[in-house]
Amino acid sequence: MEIWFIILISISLVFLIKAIFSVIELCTKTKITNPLPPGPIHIPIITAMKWLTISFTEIESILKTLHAKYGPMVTLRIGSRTAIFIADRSLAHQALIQNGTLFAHRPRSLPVNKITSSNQHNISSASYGPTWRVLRRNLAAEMLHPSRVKSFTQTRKWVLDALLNHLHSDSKSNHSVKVKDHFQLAMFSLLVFMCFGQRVDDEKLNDVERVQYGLLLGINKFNVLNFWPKVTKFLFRKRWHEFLKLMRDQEEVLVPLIRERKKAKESGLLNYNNNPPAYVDTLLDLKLPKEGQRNLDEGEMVTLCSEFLNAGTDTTSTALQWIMANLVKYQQVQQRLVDEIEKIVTMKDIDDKKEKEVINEEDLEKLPYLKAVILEALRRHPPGHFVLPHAVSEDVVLNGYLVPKEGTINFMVAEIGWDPQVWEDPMAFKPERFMNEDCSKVEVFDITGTKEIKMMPFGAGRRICPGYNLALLHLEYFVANLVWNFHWKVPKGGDVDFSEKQEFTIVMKNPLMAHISTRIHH
Ligand code: HEM
Repeated sequence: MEIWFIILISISLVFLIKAIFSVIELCTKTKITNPLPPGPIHIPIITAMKWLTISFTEIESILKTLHAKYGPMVTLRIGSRTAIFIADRSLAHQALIQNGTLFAHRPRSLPVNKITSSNQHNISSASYGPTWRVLRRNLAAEMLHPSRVKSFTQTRKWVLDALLNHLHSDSKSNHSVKVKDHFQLAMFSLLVFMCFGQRVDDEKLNDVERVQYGLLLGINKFNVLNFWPKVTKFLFRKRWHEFLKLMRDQEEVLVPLIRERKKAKESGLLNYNNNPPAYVDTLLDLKLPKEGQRNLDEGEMVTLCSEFLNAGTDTTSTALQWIMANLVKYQQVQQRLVDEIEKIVTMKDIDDKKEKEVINEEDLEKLPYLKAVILEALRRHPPGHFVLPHAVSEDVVLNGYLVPKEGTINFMVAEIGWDPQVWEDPMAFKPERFMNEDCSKVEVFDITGTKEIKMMPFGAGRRICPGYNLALLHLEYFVANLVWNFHWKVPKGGDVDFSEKQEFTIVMKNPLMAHISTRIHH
């Protein structure tokens, strides 16, 4: 009896000690006493509202001063949230690559974003977990896999021909051409085809562009509705109704396109021998593992199609405009690109005249200077100056400071790409910096920043842009053909203005106006 009593006591003691140790471990784990990164004084409501009502461009320029004063990590209280800003490439690497899983979360959506993202049911806003994984894997495997990307070659050729024709006819009637609208239309027709599997007529295309841009351009304006929604919905009710109308318009334009495709799929009319599957086809088949294997509802499909269109059009057409602006300004760069293309393009006979073929996608591999031009433009003019806000799964310490679970972490893409410690004369446009010494090939440059982050126009780590290869292909293909077909010059009496303005992306404040003439090849 005694011996059993001793055994029982010993076992209980072991459990008790274990329990005490785990409580101590939990306390030391969760109780982080490090301070938040420094920042300006916070006056409740007043400073929170101030940051909410100014644009990210303004915040960015204020942050430059704050970083000079406080160091590479700065805290601001924006609205009801603690927002940490990181302007240092090594800290970005430490967070996004070395501690990738911890920093791969997204913050809980604020009221406006909750509506636009169907309660975080899209890739960019879903928290790091099973729903995000299934949505991201679907996009990566079904639309962005190299074999699938290749199956849209004909679509790209058709979009390129239309773009060249539009530019040609515009340049006939105007001395200088505003290229922005042409680039946007081209990227929209390409992505709308990839999304809905059909060439929609111009009227429908304009409708899609209108509803998508309406919401994108409203991002700043509707931000204020995220703070104290019950009050701001009343104070800014005109804005609130405008937002709801834009959401309704979007549904009215996108839902019929989704339904059309669904009907065709159900009646077996889709023929994947001629055309590859569209993004919406893959969404119709998708099941959500954490939600009882249910299918996506229509609202969620609208959200995901809208994300696909926004992510793939505005970013790329903005980058295209910055690239062409640099080629207009720096004629020697444009000429060098043309010389490089001349060496690899084959001739064909048309009506006894020798004409050059268009540059096709296989040719792009043989154009290292073209790649350098594109990398340099993405470094110097990244379409997004911040990655999307990240969040951590638990309170963590970075660089001696607390990063709280309930806050957001923002990485400053432009600042990182302009770091004078890495890039000599960082604000100059010098594609050669990406070439080897004899300028015969691009130095191996890892845009994903896995080993070291030197620039991060597509982000880094688990949340890196899944479309970066597609974006690079689009940029290379269009830039090569645009300079091959036309000579791009500054219009008489004009100049290229590199001032920036924040829309959804950081665009040219004064859109590029170019004099375009047909290029004569000898
Ligand atoms: C020049 C063009 C592009 C640029 C500069 C760009 C840049 C970025 C950046 C900076 C992020 C945020 C990364 C982060 O939060 O850490 C992102 C995310 C994303 N991008 Fe892109 N992107 C481009 C084109 C595309 C294309 C063509 C697609 C697809 C069709 C795409 C789809 C996405 C998606 C779905 C996300 C969210 C990823 C996630 O949260 O897991 N992007 N992109």
